[in-house]
Amino acid sequence: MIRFDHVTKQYPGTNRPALNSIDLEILRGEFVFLVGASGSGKSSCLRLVLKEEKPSKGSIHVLGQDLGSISNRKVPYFRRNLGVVFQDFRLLPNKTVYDNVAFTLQVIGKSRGFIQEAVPDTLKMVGLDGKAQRLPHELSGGEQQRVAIARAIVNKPQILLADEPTGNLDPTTSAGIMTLLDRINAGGTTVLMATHEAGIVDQMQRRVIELSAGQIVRDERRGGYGATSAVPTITASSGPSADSVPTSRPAAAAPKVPVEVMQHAQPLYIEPEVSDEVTDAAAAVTAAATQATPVEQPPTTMTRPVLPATKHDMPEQLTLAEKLGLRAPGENPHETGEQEVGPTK
Ligand SMILES: Nc1ncnc2c1ncn2[C@@H]1O[C@H](COP(=O)(O)OP(=O)(O)OP(=O)(O)O)[C@@H](O)[C@H]1O
Repeated sequence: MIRFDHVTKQYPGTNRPALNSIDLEILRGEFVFLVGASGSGKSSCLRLVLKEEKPSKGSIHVLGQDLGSISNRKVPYFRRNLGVVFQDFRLLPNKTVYDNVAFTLQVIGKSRGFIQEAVPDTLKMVGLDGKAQRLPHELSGGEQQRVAIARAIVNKPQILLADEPTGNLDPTTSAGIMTLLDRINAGGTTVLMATHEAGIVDQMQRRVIELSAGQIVRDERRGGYGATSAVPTITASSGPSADSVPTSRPAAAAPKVPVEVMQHAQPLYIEPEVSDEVTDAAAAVTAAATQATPVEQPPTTMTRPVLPATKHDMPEQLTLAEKLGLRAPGENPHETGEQEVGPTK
């Protein structure tokens, strides 16, 4: 489903690769945590899967496609199979909850009838029934993240990428968000999540891939967080003496979600009830949105040859549709009212 073969990523102006000859295979239906100190390469890994960045060396296959052979024009079509959730939510601040979720479907040309069914159903699934007409600033952080998750799954992606999705949330809300991601995964969606949250990783006991200085140092089928929060920050610094220069990046965030909070996490999603037509419908949407598929077994061995590197090439200013990969950079927006986006708050 996701395969890295000898992937090296070195950003321009740096003297050390952010990812150094990574070999990795993630199978359909897996839930994988990417852990490691700040700067170890987690976000780079996710950006490569999204084809937001190109590897300097090596090849990446996602959903059976060699990303190197997908033209820029076809990237938006490729990304329609992927949902993405970020730490800072990235909602459109002047659009309602409904419109934020509908936006994804509008951009890819879904019919109004389809949107009118899919959006309320997905909002119900993430527990935001009744808040469709709110603006993002009228929601709590956890609710905003649920809107972002609804937006990510409304198009039924096969893969959900999450980059520190609980990073801006309190422990209880974080635990609730994890119950939602867990439920989405249980429906068959492959989830790849970068996190610094030891409590979450320790409690969920899923596959854990640990990065250190751009290399995989641990790949456990059912792992805990390990000692990564104690590992010093890694920087792909520039300049000849960069290795000895102190980093300006912050150290890895202190984990804040205790295992007890995870154990008492309240589900945020709608559980189906036999006699309730509304929740039955929600469950159907959940199943459809997450496309149940059998879970394959992950591989047990890896090899890591060393390769050098080149450049990265994405434009700095992108519209939301472009950032979500729904439209090629520079392609004409239609009537969906695109705008530049940053953190929601
Ligand atoms: N666009 C870029 N240009 C130059 N260097 C970059 C760029 N993006 C990331 N890096 C460097 O690549 C390395 C890996 O960064 P990355 O963001 O992948 O780490 P991370 O593990 O996600 O960190 P964090 O936990 O802080 O989010 C870091 O040293 C970072 O400074």
